[in-house]
Amino acid sequence: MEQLNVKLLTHYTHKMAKIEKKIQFYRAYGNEKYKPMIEKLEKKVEALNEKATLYSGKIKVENETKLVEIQKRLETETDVNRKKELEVSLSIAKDKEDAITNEEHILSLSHLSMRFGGLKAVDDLSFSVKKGEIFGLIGPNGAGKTTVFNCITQFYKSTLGAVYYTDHHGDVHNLNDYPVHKVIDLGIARTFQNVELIWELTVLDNLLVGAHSLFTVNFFEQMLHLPKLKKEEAILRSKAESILTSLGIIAYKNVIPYGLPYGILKKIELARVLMSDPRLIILDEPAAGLNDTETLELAKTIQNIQKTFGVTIILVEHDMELVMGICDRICAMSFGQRLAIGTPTEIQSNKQVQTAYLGGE
Ligand SMILES: Nc1ncnc2c1ncn2[C@@H]1O[C@H](COP(=O)(O)OP(=O)(O)OP(=O)(O)O)[C@@H](O)[C@H]1O
Repeated sequence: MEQLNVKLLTHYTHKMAKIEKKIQFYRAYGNEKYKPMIEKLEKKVEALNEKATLYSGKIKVENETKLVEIQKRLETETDVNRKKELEVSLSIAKDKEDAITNEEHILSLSHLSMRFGGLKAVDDLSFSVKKGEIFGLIGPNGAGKTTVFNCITQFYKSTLGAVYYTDHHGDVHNLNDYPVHKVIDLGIARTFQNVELIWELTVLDNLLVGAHSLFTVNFFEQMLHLPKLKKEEAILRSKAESILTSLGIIAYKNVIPYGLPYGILKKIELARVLMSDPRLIILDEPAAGLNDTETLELAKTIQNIQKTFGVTIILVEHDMELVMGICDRICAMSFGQRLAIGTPTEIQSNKQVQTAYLGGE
């Protein structure tokens, strides 16, 4: 039953996301004649949201029942290993309840573990990220940071644990229930360690390609080059221009990115990410390959993105100055486990962190 309710919630959420994209386009058309269409679609979203809320509620009740059941089983369980397993299940269910009731959080990792054969790359990791904050994940090489990102975005399916994400309607999803290509529909976008642009296309076209999932026109409408396609292209073009302007790189709009300074390429990549209207952006080593001036500039850009677009940002970074300078909170990892979590000041003064990451300085 639990799986059925989860499936129905994911189904209605996906449908809502599609219609919401359509509404955005019709609004951007700025034409009065689309007003009734927008109203009709908004009513559809409302109806779908009611269904999503209904199934969210059922999932919540099921979780509460599960909590009571596990607690009862724990009272009578005598096997030590089984008891440990039950304690983890209880804690995962409690984290789910917390994700549902605590409106402050956008993402909660609960007992996340990822094994590669005998290697525990992520080992029983739990932490929560607050809406609107810049959250840093630090740790030495091989600590498991990128694996955490891959588990959040479902590039890897974790061996154990849950990744709870609260969408803009307030519904809580375990991202493990989503295939990798549907995670973006929930408003989660990421960048990788290397800049990945299409070098033959202009900066603007790179942004438009990145936005292909936003088109509401179907394959046949695209093939026939219907006016609707042209309209949507024009809307996306103007959106891309406004993002490039706010990141201070509009001058590069018609330039082929090949050969541009790395700092500019990083900004173009961030601009492309913003095209999908993310609520949560995951940045994997954004400062890698940048010089000091470019890193400083990147720090400003990340802060600007957080403020202007009202997004939550999680980043993995080795550049401690950048991390300490822009993060609201930081989680320090070691050998796949959580070592400490807190504000930059708390992390800097944490003895274990000093020893493990900052070389005792
Ligand atoms: N696909 C994989 N198959 C096998 N082992 C892997 C895989 N991905 C990561 N690992 C291993 O998991 C551990 C954690 O790797 P991960 O890349 O997550 O660390 P990291 O903290 O991001 O390191 P870095 O700072 O160097 O990027 C490493 O020992 C790595 O070799």
